[in-house]
Amino acid sequence: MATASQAPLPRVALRLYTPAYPRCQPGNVSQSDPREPVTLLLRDLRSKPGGLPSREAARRLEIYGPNELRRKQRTDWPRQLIRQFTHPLALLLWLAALLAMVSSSTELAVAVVAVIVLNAAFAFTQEQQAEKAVEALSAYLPARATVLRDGTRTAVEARDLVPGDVLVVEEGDRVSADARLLDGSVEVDLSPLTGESLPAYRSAELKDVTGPLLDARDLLFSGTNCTGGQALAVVFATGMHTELGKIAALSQRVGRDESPLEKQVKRVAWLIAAVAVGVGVAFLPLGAFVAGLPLDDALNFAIGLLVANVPEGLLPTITLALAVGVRALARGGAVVKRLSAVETLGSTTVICTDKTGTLTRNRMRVTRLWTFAGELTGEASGTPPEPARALAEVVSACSNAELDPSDPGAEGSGDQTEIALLRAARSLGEDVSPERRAGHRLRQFHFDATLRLMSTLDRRGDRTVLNVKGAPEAVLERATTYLPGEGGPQPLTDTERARVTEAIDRYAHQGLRLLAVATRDVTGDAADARRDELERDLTLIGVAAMIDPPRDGVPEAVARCHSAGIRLIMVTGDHALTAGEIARKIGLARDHPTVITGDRLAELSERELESLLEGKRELVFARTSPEVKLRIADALRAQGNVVAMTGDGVNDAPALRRADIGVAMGVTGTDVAREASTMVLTDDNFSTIVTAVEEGRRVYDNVRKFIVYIFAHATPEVIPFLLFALSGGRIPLPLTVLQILAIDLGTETLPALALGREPAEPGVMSRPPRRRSENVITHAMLGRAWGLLGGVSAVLVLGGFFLTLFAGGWYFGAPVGEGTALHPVWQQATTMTFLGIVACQIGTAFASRAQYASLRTVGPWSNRLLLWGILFEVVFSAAVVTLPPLRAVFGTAPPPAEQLAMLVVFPFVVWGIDEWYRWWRRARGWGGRDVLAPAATG
Ligand SMILES: Nc1ncnc2c1ncn2[C@@H]1O[C@H](COP(=O)(O)OP(=O)(O)OP(=O)(O)O)[C@@H](O)[C@H]1O
Repeated sequence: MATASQAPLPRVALRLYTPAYPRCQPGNVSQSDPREPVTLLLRDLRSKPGGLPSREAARRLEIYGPNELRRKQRTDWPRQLIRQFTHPLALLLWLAALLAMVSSSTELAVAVVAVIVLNAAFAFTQEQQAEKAVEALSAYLPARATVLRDGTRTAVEARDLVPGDVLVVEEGDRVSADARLLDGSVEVDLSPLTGESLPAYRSAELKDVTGPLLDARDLLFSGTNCTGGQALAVVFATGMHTELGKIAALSQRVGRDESPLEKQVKRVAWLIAAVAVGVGVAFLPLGAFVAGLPLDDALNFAIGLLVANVPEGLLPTITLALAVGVRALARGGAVVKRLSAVETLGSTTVICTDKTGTLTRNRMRVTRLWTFAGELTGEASGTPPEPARALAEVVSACSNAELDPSDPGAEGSGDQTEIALLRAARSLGEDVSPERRAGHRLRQFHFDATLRLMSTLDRRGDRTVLNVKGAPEAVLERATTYLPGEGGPQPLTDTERARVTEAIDRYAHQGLRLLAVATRDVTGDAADARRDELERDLTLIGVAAMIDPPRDGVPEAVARCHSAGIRLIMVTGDHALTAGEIARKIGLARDHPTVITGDRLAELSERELESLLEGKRELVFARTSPEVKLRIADALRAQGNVVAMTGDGVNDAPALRRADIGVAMGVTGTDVAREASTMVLTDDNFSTIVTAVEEGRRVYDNVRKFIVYIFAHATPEVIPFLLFALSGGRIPLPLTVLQILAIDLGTETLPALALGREPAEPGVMSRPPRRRSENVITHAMLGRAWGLLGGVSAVLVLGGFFLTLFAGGWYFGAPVGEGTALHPVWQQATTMTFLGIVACQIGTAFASRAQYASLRTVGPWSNRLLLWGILFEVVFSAAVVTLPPLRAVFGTAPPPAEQLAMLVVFPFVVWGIDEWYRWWRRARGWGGRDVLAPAATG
């Protein structure tokens, strides 16, 4: 059986469209039977092998609507909202409300229900926002398709496909509509539709008029991927009329899975909830028996403690922070498909990158043409010597790229290497028009990244010629003769081989990309001959050398990787010397790259490969086939690395899936690679990967920052209760339950959210990557939040409380209950505690903005949102203390002015001590590491 890659090229692709065109009538096109004879089908679809005129396509788009899967109207928001009221932590709070009711404290019960409602509303909005942010991503990655419109190949968005369009399907394309093959054959991966993992062969030659539609061997279906070959197919169904639409099995939605970070935080939230319940339950006997509180009151305080410490808002805030990170990444050119990718990016330890187009510009220009008659500078003009003319003829025939005949300066379409070669051929006077090429072509063998060859079988007068281009070694090893300056082919002796090899090495040393060109006269019937039977006994004509300089910004991005402790590995199909030179130019391996060729790699055992990859050495793998990437990804991951791997071809898909972060090229990459990847670069630029890693680190850092912030106030809230209980009630309660709730819900929330939007901390790319196993909450963080920030706050807050009490005439053990003389003083003192905690929160917020750096380098005012959050916090607490209705609810009374003035100092003390702590850590070289969690990387 013929394979797709050996199939003849569909010739109709290049036949020009003839205008006499029947207009489609609404309604009748989509009813055509895809299995009727092609001529009938085309007639029913009112189409032609040359495709539709663009005006007609636009008209049909109006009639049939966009080629999209309409997602079911989202009616699941009520369910999502209900979930906010019924998740386990919310249920815990419901239980607390119920207990409050039972203990006949309606006020508290109402307050707890308010907490639940507010939290649910908050979490719901955050999740909606997160979902929207992630959904908006699909706009960054419009699916594309190539069609024949007005007789020429045109790239369109897949949503613009209409019945009657003629699709050009090539290796790596995703099929975006249901279509009947007109010409050519392809291998398709039907697994997205049928689950069948083996590629299926589909050909215009194979007719199946019975059996299930999905099995028909001349039909292609939306949602499947072409893994080989090339074909033309006429679209007979789009959008919801496709088989995929009918099954509605796939949606284009970006995945929403629970990330490891979210899982970790969930676990921590549960742990803290358990502690909160424990503290609450422990308080009951302490309050009732040790402090002598009435049981109802003790129960109320226990409930207050529980409600205050259950971190119910933590998870949605983290989800939102990740989603906002995803949106920021997309704007920067890196579209990720999973929220979890953001945190994985942050811990990337190795980036394995392609060269062409990622590190280099992929804007190639032929600078040298070497033949046995001498050397020409690229795009030279005038009458060329015979071998150069022959070279131009071969590269013109053996190509699928197109130049714009009307505009010599235009970019051209197709593979950049081929565009560069066509330009060079055109400047030598060669006719490079696709029509001429199509008129001569008999067969095509696609560029094979493993063979590193492409060839076409063409008619030249009454001769049949195989035109070959490919990597010099691949061509040279198949060549037996060469074309001298004059006359016919001569045997390729060692002397001639040495001549050409010397030229190749010289060019490669200059970082030039090289292709050798050869031909062969084929006699006899070549229609069914195998590729390897044809690609031998070649006549070597010469070598084309082209320049593809590094992209702007790449050397800087490489330097950033170095300072961030991220190792780089170049994996390229290019020549070892070329790759080595480009590596040197961009500063990889600090200008001394170790280059390993694919042949050498093939000889290495797994053990040897692992020892090669051990350590931090930066490497260049040259002349590799895509399969090698999988081996490298596996070996690196086995060593505990977090691997980002780039790729663009169909064969790269397994490695992209295996890597922690598969990175596909959005511009030059195939749909298959884009689908297999976790992240798609909309600009194909290596620097964007590094920026994405930085963004990943920033988001992860921010999650840690707000965790520190919201954990810190637990100490000044809990210690007063302990004092009260341990003193047997002789020290009055420094804070009421409702005041605690005012802090947790009123003052804390907005600044916490704002910390999720913190810009990257200076030095975020100067520290080594986080360990894969490192927990989001480390001991050092807890020490800082509960011990340092919380401890200092507790001391200050209690200081304020006692000062107000003593100033008002209180003495140890003096009663402060309602009706006593000291009751107003106690109210002032609890208000002092409340305001003291708020003041300390302000200091904590500024301190939490940096994990390692000083606030000065972060920029004290650089997070506007935080400033607004703090303003809200201040206004809200002022209202609680001054507005009579709120005073009545929260039991507050404004303390005297001189005591209030003291509060101004609190934020500075809290922030100042933390600032000193960070300085102390930096001074000890712990700038990028948690003190208690030193990581070993690489
Ligand atoms: N269209 C083509 N036709 C024939 N030979 C080609 C073509 N494109 C590339 N080659 C040859 O094959 C070699 C390997 O190309 P391949 O596309 O596998 O890797 P690359 O583009 O050089 O690098 P990278 O893997 O970094 O993208 C090239 O150096 C070139 O000699």
